[in-house]
Amino acid sequence: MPAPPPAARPTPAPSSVLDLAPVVPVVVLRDAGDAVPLARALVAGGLPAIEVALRTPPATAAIRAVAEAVPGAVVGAGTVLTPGQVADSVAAGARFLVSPGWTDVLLEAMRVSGVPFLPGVSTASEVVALLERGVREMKFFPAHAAGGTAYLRSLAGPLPQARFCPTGGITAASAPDYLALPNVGCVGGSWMVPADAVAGRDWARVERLAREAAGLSAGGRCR
Ligand SMILES: O=C(O)C(=O)C[C@H](O)[C@H](O)COP(=O)(O)O
Repeated sequence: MPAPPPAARPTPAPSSVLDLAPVVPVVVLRDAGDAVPLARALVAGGLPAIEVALRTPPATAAIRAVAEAVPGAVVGAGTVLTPGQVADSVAAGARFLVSPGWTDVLLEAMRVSGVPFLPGVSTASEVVALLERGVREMKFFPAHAAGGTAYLRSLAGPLPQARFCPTGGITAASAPDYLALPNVGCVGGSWMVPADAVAGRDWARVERLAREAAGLSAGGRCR
């Protein structure tokens, strides 16, 4: 009798958001029913780490649906602003947390959540304040508006111990420039999940855009 297939193993818990995948799609969902087909399209295109922004009512249900039904995905919560959202997201199955900014209250909630997290910064002082609190990995938001690659390159001089996931205004054209920086671990963005493609449930287009995005980092990026 042939041996039974090995039991499906869950993807191991990530220890760092920045090392999950070079490109993290930021997803805004209006219908929780779109979450699973959308996540499947992103995973099929080569983008397993998916940030669901807590900006719309179905976000937490969407996180739960993806966590339960898409084993290849590592789903996280974005736009996390309160300790309550931290708790709800992790209970729903979020494997990482991302915030556009931070306070000490939010940081403490993220710290005790047991999952990796990226608090958001956009100035050198905010970076220094996080380093002072023992946090070295952060989101740089809003990346393009706050100074883009030139700003991040400037931070790398005095603050080389900080590593970033720039997000906000990044495109398929600009992502490789961010990914080439020594202090960038990954980039986030919504360009591979355009609102009209999600509204039209055009998952083939999402998969194609995801595949292009996944390929952006394939050319000799050292991490
Ligand atoms: O809601 C949040 O907390 C955010 O994270 C904002 C996101 O970073 C952007 O929505 C993604 O940026 P775009 O690629 O410019 O769409």
